[in-house]
Amino acid sequence: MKTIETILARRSQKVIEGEIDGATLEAIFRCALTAPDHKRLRPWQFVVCHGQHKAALKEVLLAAKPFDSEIVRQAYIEQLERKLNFAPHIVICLLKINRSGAVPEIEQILSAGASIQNMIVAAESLGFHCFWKTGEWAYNPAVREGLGFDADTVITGFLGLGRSTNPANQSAPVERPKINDHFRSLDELLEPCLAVQ
Ligand SMILES: Cc1cc2nc3c(=O)[nH]c(=O)nc-3n(C[C@H](O)[C@H](O)[C@H](O)COP(=O)(O)O)c2cc1C
Repeated sequence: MKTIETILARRSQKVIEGEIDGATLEAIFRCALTAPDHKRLRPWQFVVCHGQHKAALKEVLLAAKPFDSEIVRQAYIEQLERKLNFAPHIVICLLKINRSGAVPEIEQILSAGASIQNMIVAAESLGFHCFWKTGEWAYNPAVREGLGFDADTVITGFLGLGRSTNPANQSAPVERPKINDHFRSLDELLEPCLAVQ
C-alpha cells in the first residue's frame, strides 16, 4: 500500500494477536530513529517486551500500585494479565528530557511523538497493527522508577504491535474530520483585518 493510503486507512486496534518476526520488528524500530529531532538530541529510548517479558512487566506494574486489600490486588492482577495481552510485542517508549536549554522541552516531546508515529506508519505499511497506550501505566512515576529510569525520563507510551489474525478484532474505518474544519488559507484568516483598513 502506498504511504498516503496507509496513513489514511490507519486505525488503532485494541486487540492484536499475532507476532512479527525479529528482522521486521528491527526495521520498524529503525524507523523510530529517523524522527525529526532538533539538534540531534536523540531524546528517545525504547524498552522492547515480547511474550517472555510480560511476567516481569506485570510485576513492575503491580509493584507500582498500592492496594487496600488482597482482594483488590488479586482483581488488579487479573486485569493486568488481560490488558498485557493487548499485543504480542509491547514497546515502552521513553523520552529522556535534555534540560541543557539547547532545545525547548516541547520540541523534544514532539520528536518523541514523531518517533512513535514513525513506528506506527512503518508497521501499518507492512500490514501490521498498533495500539498506543498511556494511562496509569505511563503516568504513574512508580512505573518509571520500577523500570530504572530517573525523574527526567517520561514514559510517552506503551506501543502494542503485531499481526491481526482475527477479523473480529479489526477496527472499522471511521469518518475523519473535514479538511476545511482544520485547515484555512492565510487569506481567509486575514480577510476581516484587511476589510477594516
Ligand atoms: C499519546 C496517546 C495516548 C493514547 N493513550 C491511549 C490509552 O491510554 N487508551 C486508549 O484506549 N487509547 C489511547 N490512545 C489511542 C486513542 O484512543 C486512539 O488513537 C483514538 O481512539 C483514535 O482512534 P484511531 O487511532 O483508530 O484513529 C492514545 C493515543 C495517543 C496519541
